[in-house]
Amino acid sequence: MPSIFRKDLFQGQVAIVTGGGSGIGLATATTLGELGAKIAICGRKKEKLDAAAETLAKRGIEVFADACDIREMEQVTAFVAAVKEKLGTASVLVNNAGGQFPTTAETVSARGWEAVVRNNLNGTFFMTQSVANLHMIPAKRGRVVNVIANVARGFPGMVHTGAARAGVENMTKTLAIEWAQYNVQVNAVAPGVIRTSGTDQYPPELLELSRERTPMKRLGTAGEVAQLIAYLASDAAFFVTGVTWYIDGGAHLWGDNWIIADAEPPPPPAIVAELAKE
Ligand SMILES: CCC/C=C/C(=O)SCCNC(=O)CCNC(=O)[C@H](O)C(C)(C)COP(=O)([O-])OP(=O)([O-])OC[C@H]1O[C@@H](n2cnc3c(N)ncnc32)[C@H](O)[C@@H]1OP(=O)([O-])[O-]
Ligand SMILES: NC(=O)C1=CN([C@@H]2O[C@H](COP(=O)(O)OP(=O)(O)OC[C@H]3O[C@@H](n4cnc5c(N)ncnc54)[C@H](OP(=O)(O)O)[C@@H]3O)[C@@H](O)[C@H]2O)C=CC1
Repeated sequence: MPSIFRKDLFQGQVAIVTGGGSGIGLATATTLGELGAKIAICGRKKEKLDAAAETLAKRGIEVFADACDIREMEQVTAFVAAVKEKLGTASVLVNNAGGQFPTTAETVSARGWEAVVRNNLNGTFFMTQSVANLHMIPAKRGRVVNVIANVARGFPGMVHTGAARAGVENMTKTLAIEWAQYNVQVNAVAPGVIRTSGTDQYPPELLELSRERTPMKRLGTAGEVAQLIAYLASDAAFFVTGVTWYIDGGAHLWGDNWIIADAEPPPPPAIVAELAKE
């Protein structure tokens, strides 16, 4: 997707994109890199990262890629230090790594719940704290963009990720306030359903349902999300902090992503039926 931004917008800056090996993360890394930033990407799978790094390098982008599971604080600390050594001080962090699986609330196992909360909430905090302490706070300059999800009306069908992303949304507000003094702005982006390698793993009928239930009647693209992230990471957004930006074709206002059980609700208690007669 061609960028609407000036070619040298991020010249001389270093941007870290977690989960930059695929999907929205790779699109964001490409966008920021083509606008002049040096790019650091991480993910759990080294082969995927190597392929992404090759793609970025072919576009003339200076890139550092290394395996790092954001759930493991030691790996995060090592990655964040390596970025400083290889590329310099980072002024942009895009917390994009994450994911979950569809489940009902009553059947999710304790391990499944923990896996998703650790991935999306703990991992995002570990990375943010580490980058802020080593890069942004000492330099008194930073932009953090957290990729969450459309959790405005809860997240039926994925209770674990809904809770974790709501946690990140709240964290976004807290850090925006605490770190304003350091010139570190913190915002979140909430994509609706976006066509990526991630959603390709979901049943096609679920994606088609999401398309139908989106007011704009289409799925989004990773490139569109990347443009919004680039804006929030840029100086044009200097006075913007603590805000969640929806990019979802209106889906946070109307429609549902997943069909919930279509069972009859139980009858109301007698007192409610009595009151209804009055
Ligand atoms: C509308 C919005 C659309 C959003 C789209 C996107 O986000 S696109 C992006 C989409 N991209 C992604 O989501 C990719 C990123 N997602 C992932 O890497 C993983 O799904 C994970 C990090 C959430 C868990 O990984 P991990 O390595 O930590 O997991 P583990 O192997 O150690 O298992 C721990 C427990 O988790 C459970 N469990 C795990 N998987 C499934 C499943 N498929 N099915 C059922 N259950 C599953 C299982 O219960 C197990 O407990 P058990 O049975 O032992 O008691
Ligand atoms: N596509 C969509 O419709 C929506 C996506 N999102 C969110 O946007 C983000 C990007 O998703 P998308 O591009 O669609 O899907 P992808 O599955 O392509 O991207 C997820 C990326 O995160 C990385 N990742 C996952 N867990 C970890 C971890 N513990 N440590 C490091 N890296 C990790 C993955 O790499 P690896 O497997 O190598 O670790 C992968 O590159 C995710 O957080 C997703 O949940 C939110 C709403 C909607």
